[in-house]
Amino acid sequence: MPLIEFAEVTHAFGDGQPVLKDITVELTERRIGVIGANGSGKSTFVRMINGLVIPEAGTVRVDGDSTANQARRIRRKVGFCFTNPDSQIVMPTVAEDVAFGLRRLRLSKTEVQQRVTDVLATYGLTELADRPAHTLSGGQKQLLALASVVVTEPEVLILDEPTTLLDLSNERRIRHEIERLDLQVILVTHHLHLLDGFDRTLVFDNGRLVCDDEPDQARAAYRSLAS
Ligand SMILES: Nc1ncnc2c1ncn2[C@@H]1O[C@H](COP(=O)(O)OP(=O)(O)OP(=O)(O)O)[C@@H](O)[C@H]1O
Repeated sequence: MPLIEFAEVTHAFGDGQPVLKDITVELTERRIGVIGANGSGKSTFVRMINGLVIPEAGTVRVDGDSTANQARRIRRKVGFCFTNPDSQIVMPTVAEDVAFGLRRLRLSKTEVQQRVTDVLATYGLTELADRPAHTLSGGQKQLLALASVVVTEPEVLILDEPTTLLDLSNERRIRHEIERLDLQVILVTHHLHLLDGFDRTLVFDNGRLVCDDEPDQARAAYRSLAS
């Protein structure tokens, strides 16, 4: 599991107010939750892990590599699943979209087919394999976006609100998958029950990391902020 380190990270977009303020943290646990109010900086924080946002001040390192100049290397280890699946779906059909992420791994055609078949089955997408991806429902797209990242077998999986569009049974499916995956998971969510059994949860408030604890304590801190 790679070592993710934030050192004195502060960030503002353009000339605006800082959206992250003086964040120093090491992310070493296998299941880490990130919670907090809308606009508190959660997405910006996790986007920094694979260099989608480069901090204005301070550094973010993954296994010693800075995101400021080694983002490509880092992205091979860190998979990212966006809140809005449309921003991630790139190929015409569901199966092609899943296979797309595997191109750079230089697998044989048989291996690609096997991995695609397996992941589509895991995420309940087998029947939709040949469907144009844009005709999927919002929830089906969210499952596809997740399948397309998981199939690349990253060492770290960042999930930015991956269940917002899912019905109860698919949310359960994703929860079960998150438990099962043999990799580090960093999950941003407003669905606080998804953090049951997690090792650690970070609470953001107005750009600051205000609580860093086990899920129960962190959820209580977040609730008290919102009351
Ligand atoms: N690309 C950007 N340009 C300008 N401002 C941005 C950009 N991305 C985020 N922000 C601002 O940064 C702040 C933090 O946003 P962020 O998306 O990190 O919050 P969040 O905690 O993930 O919120 P939510 O729960 O609503 O998804 C917000 O005020 C947002 O408007």
